[in-house]
Amino acid sequence: MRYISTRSLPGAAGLPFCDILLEGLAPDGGLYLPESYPDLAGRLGELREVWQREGYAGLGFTILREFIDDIDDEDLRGICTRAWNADVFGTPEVAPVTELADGLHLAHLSNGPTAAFKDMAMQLLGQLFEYELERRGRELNILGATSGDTGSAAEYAMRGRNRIRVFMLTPAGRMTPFQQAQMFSLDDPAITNIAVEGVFDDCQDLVKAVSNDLAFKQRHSIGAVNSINWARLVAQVVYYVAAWLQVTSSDDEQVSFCVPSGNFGNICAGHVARQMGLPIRTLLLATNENNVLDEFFRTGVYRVRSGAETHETSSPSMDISKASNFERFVFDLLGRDGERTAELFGATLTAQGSFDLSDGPDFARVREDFGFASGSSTHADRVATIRQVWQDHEVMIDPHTADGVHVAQDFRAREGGSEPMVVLETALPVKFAATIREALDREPEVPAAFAHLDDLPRHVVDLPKDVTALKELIAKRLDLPA
Ligand SMILES: Cc1ncc(COP(=O)(O)O)c(C=O)c1O
Ligand SMILES: N[C@@H](CCOP(=O)(O)O)C(=O)O
Repeated sequence: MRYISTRSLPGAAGLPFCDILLEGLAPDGGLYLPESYPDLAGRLGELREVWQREGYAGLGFTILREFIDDIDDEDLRGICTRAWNADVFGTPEVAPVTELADGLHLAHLSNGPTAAFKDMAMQLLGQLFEYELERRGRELNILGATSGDTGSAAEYAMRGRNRIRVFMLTPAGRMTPFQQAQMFSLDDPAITNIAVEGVFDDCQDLVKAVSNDLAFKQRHSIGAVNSINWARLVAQVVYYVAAWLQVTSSDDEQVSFCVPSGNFGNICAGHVARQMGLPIRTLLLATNENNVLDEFFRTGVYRVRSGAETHETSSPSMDISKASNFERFVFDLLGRDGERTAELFGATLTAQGSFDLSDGPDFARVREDFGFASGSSTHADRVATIRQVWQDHEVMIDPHTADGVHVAQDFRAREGGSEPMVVLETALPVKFAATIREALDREPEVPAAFAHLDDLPRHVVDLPKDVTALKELIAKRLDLPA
């Protein structure tokens, strides 16, 4: 399998998986995707047998080997087994699915080391990076941006690994006290937490600006752990298949997924799974008040928002107004036209801050051919949903998962549909205690591993929203010239 950029010209030569793993963002500013999607449609029975016989890691290996042909099978199987097991994720299923009521299910993706779905992919990335860096005798300095969960998942997955350092940008003051404590309490010379004056999108813009300086990137061995890195997405494809297998008993059964969305990484993995032939009926995207993506799926207009227009909400990890991975979907939607994608996400967005696909034939295909629908929630919706799910089912969900449950219930009430609807749980309530208190008048359970976080000293550096200052900081820490 070879990989091309969403901004590449026809006939561009593809790169192997391990090259793009270390590269992160493509040199032309685009995002990598496989030249074509492998076809799983005729192999669902085989996947069901693998799931029953070998569990999550075996299923993961079977899917990943379709995308990765530059790691040999035995090594790749070992990587999957070390990443996805009951010791790391707490249950033999790794990502179990439970039914809330009447065909509405929750996929539990947050039982990993940092209590968010990011662990599902990040644990694999830690293994892949270490393997490939060892093989090449190289080092990698990961530069990432987080709105609260990617950062800690990356740091917990990378710490203690040879040849890897992490520089993680956070939007100053915008993460919950728990999210801050979880990241900033890490005391490790290989980890630098950086609080940027701005919102998540500013942090992500800085990451892209540094990555687009190809000389700096090469000189400082800069890599990526955000979902701009294809490896994050391919890892997430696995739990769509695992969830589908858990709620179906035959290969022709369709399932819909509702996905709380911000940077469009999680649902983009669902799109890839659907393109591979997994019987997904609807991919239902849920946003909070930062509803850029919901607006696109309702109207065909993609209009990014400034930091000042980005609301600070009670599902803060989704306070994102420029969704990186959306470019991957648009590339597919436009028939993989790299030139047009480059123009839309380059010149057009820079000049106008928006683009409009509502007029052409492409937008109609969003629902009909690609299965997308969307909705959004308000703070009041999330609080009411957390309360309702607790009262009706004695299940405590976090505000992001509540975004998903709210949108899923609303969609089912409006459109019906007899297929199971799986809402992807994206974090545990412990990360968002204030909203849980407001909804339920009680504290979320604090897993033992996090009991003393608050008492630990914090390690974080303040930085203005300035790419030169960031490059200087990285160079200084690495003891290299900027
Ligand atoms: C808890 C939580 N829910 C949902 C999301 C949205 O996921 P994505 O950015 O992949 O769309 C994120 C991060 O973005 C998150 O941390
Ligand atoms: N919600 C994320 C931000 C998006 O990050 P990505 O790594 O999934 O692109 C976070 O919690 O940091």
